[in-house]
Amino acid sequence: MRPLPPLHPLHPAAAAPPPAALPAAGNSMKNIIKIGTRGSQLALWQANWVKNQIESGFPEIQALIIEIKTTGDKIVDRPLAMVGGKGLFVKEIEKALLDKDIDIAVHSMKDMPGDLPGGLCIGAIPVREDPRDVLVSRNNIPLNELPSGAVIGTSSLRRASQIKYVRPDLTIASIRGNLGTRLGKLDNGDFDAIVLAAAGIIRLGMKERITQYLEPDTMLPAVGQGALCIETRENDADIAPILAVLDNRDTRIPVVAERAFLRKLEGSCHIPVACFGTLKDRELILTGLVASEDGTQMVKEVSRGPGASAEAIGTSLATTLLDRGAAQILENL
Ligand SMILES: NCc1[nH]cc(CCC(=O)O)c1CC(=O)O
Repeated sequence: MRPLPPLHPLHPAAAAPPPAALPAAGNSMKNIIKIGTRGSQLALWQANWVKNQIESGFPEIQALIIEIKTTGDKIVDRPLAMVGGKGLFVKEIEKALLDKDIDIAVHSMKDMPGDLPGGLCIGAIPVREDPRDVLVSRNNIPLNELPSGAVIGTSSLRRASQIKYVRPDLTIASIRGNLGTRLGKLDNGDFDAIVLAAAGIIRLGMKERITQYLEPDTMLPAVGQGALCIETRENDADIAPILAVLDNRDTRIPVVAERAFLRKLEGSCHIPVACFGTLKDRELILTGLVASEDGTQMVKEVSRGPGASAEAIGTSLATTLLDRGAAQILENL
């Protein structure tokens, strides 16, 4: 900052007494970056992780966390698929980005719709946490040993249909609320087991609650599960170099493919969709799934190709699924 010229003696502020205390010397010269986030415990953990990454990479930058309440946080009594689904956790935060109230937003990638509003982009995709779903059950009973009729808490069509596919004898019941609320409802006896993303439980330090990791061959993860999304304004030259340090190529390539898959199928929301990619020796292996809600019909395909073609692989996998029965599942809704 350049020193300001002295005020003209007739300026109203010139007569004001000096401030009682100068700002702390360490911070007074720092550039500030404002990070927008939801206020849930997990969202704040994620935003603080990003803050620490930025501040350790750029000692001259101070990151401020700004909490924003979203529609998804206000509606806690109904499954989100009923009230508009994805996007409900991000809209207000995107408005703050466009209004320049914040500089970057940290989201769970899983909560991001396929298309972002004009003027915004994904600035970085940091390293992915465990992408799997997990079962947390009372008395630590794994999925294949739960008694017939046991009540499984999930509001995700994707999880419900895949559970029903392997255990049609179990009962699925809706559950909402943040991680702590859901675990509380399990402990109360409202459910015999619940299905959650490993990433959230691990990030909040509750790994020991996990009964069973559900492998992708029985429970294919949601698009972007376990990954974060750093959203920002397009063409913001001050922010781009900061975000470059957060980006992880081995996460970005699979997630780009998963999101291309999502965009191709998104018109058809409210049906169970899953897609998960991994990189092996620079080759992308992408698995996609579309199912009927009751889990009786399921179309699942695997596609492989160079990581550089991630977007095209995702789109063509979705087309393959539509050709091989997914379109029919959609028609029968
Ligand atoms: N559906 C809400 C949601 N969005 C992101 C996560 C955390 C896991 C992640 O980042 O993928 C969760 C909780 C869950 O699904 O258990």
